[in-house]
Amino acid sequence: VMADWGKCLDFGVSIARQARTVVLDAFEAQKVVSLKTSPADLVTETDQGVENLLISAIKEKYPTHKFIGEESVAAGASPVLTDSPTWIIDPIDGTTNFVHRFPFVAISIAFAVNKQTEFGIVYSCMEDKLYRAQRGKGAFCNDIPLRTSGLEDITKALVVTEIGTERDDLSLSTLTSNIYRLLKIPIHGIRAVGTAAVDMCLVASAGADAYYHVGMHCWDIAASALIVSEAGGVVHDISGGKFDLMSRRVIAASSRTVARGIAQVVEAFPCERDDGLPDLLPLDPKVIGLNLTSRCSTLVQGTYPKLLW
Ligand SMILES: O=P(O)(O)O[C@H]1[C@H](O)[C@@H](O)[C@H](O)[C@H](O)[C@@H]1O
Ligand SMILES: [Mg+2]
Ligand SMILES: [Mg+2]
Repeated sequence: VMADWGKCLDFGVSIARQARTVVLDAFEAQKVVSLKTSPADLVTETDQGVENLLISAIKEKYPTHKFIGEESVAAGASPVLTDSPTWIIDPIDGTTNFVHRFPFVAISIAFAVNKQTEFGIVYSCMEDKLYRAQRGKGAFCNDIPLRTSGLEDITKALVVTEIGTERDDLSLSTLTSNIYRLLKIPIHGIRAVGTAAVDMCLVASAGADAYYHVGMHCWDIAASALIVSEAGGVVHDISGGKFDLMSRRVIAASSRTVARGIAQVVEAFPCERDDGLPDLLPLDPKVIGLNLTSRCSTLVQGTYPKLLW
């Protein structure tokens, strides 16, 4: 029988609401900003404070549960997802927005058991929009049911993506040529809100038709990937193959057709997986009809082959 994690979800919503008050209070205040992996990868005491608030509240109620938190990982914790009940937390998604007071800042909380996401919560703090989904039970924003646009025709798509924090030539040339190739399809437009979690919730709520990105982390999208799929959307790897939460690549779309259209024109740049495994090509056996016994472990330098189906 499927365990019902509904009470756990309710607890997650209650601590997300508490954390939002901390974010709102800090939003206007003076901030101490530190750098992480690049001059564009910022962190503040509020990121760390909100993560500590969430993790300590959860530990008190569920002492056996495990955590993957963005700022805990930045401080050295290992982001390996086991079968144990695990909370995957991004305390502030959109830290650069937070620092600049660009009013799109989200708290993202996902909960996985046996490596399967059971629920996801994304609280877009300044908008006061609390998105949530429980596996098999639909997706909601402030208790209103969510459905994606269902769009099939990519030439009518409004696509969201992120610029990310990479500033090296390979990442930036791949990222900008992806934008160029998408616009040439043509599509209606491209937007970047500055928080992957909110970008994907826009797909779930039909405000956009697809999101794609290479370089974000599992904590950015674990919650919103479930929210998109529970809203009737599809979530794939950037190649069009099977989505892998730890691979740092994703396409979330209104339909498989739109996802396929994006997979055909965008390329990935190599980036280290969240779980530290050697970079694996997402060779989805059903997609390419191969009987793969061992997952390939060599990182294909440069761009990944197109997996079209
Ligand atoms: O660091 P936070 O938690 O703000 O997450 C953002 C990443 O930093 C960006 O690279 C990425 O592009 C997305 O904007 C993501 O939301
Ligand atoms: Mg984030
Ligand atoms: Mg963050």
